[in-house]
Amino acid sequence: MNNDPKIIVALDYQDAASALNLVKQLDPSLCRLKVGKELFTAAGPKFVEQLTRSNFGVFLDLKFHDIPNTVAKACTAASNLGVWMLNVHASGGLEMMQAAQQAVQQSESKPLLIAVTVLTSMNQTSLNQVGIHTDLTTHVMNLATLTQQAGLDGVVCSALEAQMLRTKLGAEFCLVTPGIRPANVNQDDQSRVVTPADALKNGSSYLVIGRPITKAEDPRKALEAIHQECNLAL
Ligand SMILES: O=c1ccn([C@@H]2O[C@H](COP(=O)(O)O)[C@@H](O)[C@H]2O)c(=O)[nH]1
Repeated sequence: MNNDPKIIVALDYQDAASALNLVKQLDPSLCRLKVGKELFTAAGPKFVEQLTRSNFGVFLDLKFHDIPNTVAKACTAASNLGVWMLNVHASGGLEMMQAAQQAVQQSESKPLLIAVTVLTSMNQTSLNQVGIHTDLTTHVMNLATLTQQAGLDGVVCSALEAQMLRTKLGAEFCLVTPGIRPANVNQDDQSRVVTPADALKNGSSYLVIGRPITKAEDPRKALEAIHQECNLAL
C-alpha cells in the first residue's frame, strides 16, 4: 500500500459525471487527484468534498491571485473542503503569500500550500510578451525563493527546473511538476515538458499528469505504465 503516491491525475473534465467515470477506475494508493478551474467551476465545492471523503488526496488547483485579504479568505474556504494541497500564484507577491499561509495554518486541516512560479505552458518568448525580460529559469528561481521566504511548502514548476530548485531550496521543499509527457506523446499546449522518469530523477516531489492519462484508451493502464517506467510501487 503506497501512502504517498507521486502521481497527481489532473481531472480536467467539463462535469462531475465525466470525472467520476475516471475516478472509479483509479485507486487512492495509486494516485492523487487534481481539481482545476474547469471542473471546480462546473461541479463546485460539494464535488471536491465528495472526492476528499472517498480517501483520495485532492489538490485543489485554483491558483489564487488577488489582493492579500481576498486570497487569504479563499484559502480558508479551500482548506475547509478538506483538500490535501492548494495553491496561489507566487507573482501575487510576498505579502499575499504570507497572508495565504497564515490562513491555511489557522485552518483545522492545514493543507499543503504551494505557489505557481512560471506556468509550464510558457517559454521565454511568452514570458517576454507579458513584460518579463528576465531569463525564464532565473525568474522561476526568484519566485521559488520568495515562496520559501513566505513560508509556503513548495512550488509548481517544470521538472526542467527541479534539479536547480532542489539544490538551492533543500530536500524538504515540495516541487510539484506539471508538463509531464511520456516519450512520443503529444505535447499539447505545454512548452517545458519532461518524461515522468526524468522528472523524478531531477528531484520532482509530485508529477501532475492530465491528458496522457485521461485521454488514453485505457487510463488505468496508462497510469500503471507510468508507474512501471518510474519504478514506482503498484
Ligand atoms: O504550470 C502549470 C500549472 C498547472 N498546470 C495544470 O496541470 C495540468 C496538466 O495537464 P496535462 O493535460 O498533463 O497537460 C492541467 O490541469 C493544468 O491546468 C499546468 O499544466 N502547468
